[in-house]
Amino acid sequence: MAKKISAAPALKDYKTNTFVDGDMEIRFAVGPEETKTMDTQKLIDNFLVKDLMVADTIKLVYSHYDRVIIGGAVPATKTLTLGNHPELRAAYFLERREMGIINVGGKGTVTADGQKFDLEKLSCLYLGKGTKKISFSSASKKAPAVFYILSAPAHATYPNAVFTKEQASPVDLGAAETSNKRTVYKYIHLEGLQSCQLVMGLTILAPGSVWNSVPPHTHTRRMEAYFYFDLPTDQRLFHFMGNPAESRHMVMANNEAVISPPWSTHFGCGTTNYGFIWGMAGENLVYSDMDPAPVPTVK
Ligand SMILES: O=C[C@H](O)[C@@H](O)CC(=O)C(=O)O
Ligand SMILES: [Zn+2]
Repeated sequence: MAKKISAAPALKDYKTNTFVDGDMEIRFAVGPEETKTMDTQKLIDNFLVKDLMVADTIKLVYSHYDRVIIGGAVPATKTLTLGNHPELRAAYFLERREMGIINVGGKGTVTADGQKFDLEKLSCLYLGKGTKKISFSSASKKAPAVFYILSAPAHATYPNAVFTKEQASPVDLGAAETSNKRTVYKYIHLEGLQSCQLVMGLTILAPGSVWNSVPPHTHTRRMEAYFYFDLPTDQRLFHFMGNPAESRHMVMANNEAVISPPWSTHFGCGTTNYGFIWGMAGENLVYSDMDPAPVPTVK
C-alpha cells in the first residue's frame, strides 16, 4: 500500500519561474528561447544563487533541471540539522535522493545517522539514499566550515563515504599562455565515489590564470551547477551561459552558485584566480561526456 504523504497543498497560480516555498526556493526550468530574451535581473533571478552561505543557516534551492537541489550550510555558532521539505513529499530528505557535500571552509563534521565524517577543506562526502538524519558542525567558531551541498533523485543506495582532495585523481588542464592553467579534482564520478546520477568535483585555477572551462562545452544529458569559492571579496567572476550562439553573462561574487541548464554552456573569467565546485546530474556518470563549443563558435 502506498505510504501516506502529507496533505495536498492548495493549488498554486504560478506567475513566475521562481518562488520561495518555506525555507526552500523553487526554480522552474526555462528553455533557450525564453532565456535569450532575459535582461540582467531576469538572468540573475533564474540562474544565479546568491546568499547561499549564511552563518547558522541551511539554504536550499530546488532547480527543476534534473530536480537538483543546491544548498549551503554554515554552522557558525551551532550544529545545523537538515530538515525535510513538503515539496519532496518524502518521509525525510534523502528518502529518494542522494547528496554530495564539499567543505570550502574550516574543519567541519557531517553526522549521518550517528556516523561522524570529518571534512577538511576540499574534502567531499557522498551520502546515499536512505540516510535519515544529517547534521553539520564546525571544529572552531573562529573558522567555521562552509558546506556546499548538491542533491539529486536516486533509485538505489550507494555507501556513505569520504574522498579527500588527494584521492580525487587530479588532472592538469589548460596553459598559462591562454590564462586557463588549472587542476581538476573529481570526487563523485564513474571511477570515484559511486552514485546514482550525481557527478561532482572541483577545479582550482593557478595564479595568473583566470578562464575556467575553456574551450567551452555543453552536455544536454546533464544539467550542471558551478559554485565559485576563494574569490577575494573585491574581485568578481564573469560567468558565461546560454546557447553558445547567444551567450549571456552574469557577474558573480565569492560563494555564489550558478545553474547551467542542460542546453547551456558554462565557462567563466575571473578578475583573479579562484576555485569552483562543479556538479551535475542526468543521464550518465561519464565526466568526459561533453559536446565542444569551440571559442570561435561562441557568439
Ligand atoms: O562538465 C564538466 C564541467 O563543466 C567542469 O568540470 C569543467 C571544469 O572544471 C574545467 O574545465 O575547468
Ligand atoms: Zn560541463
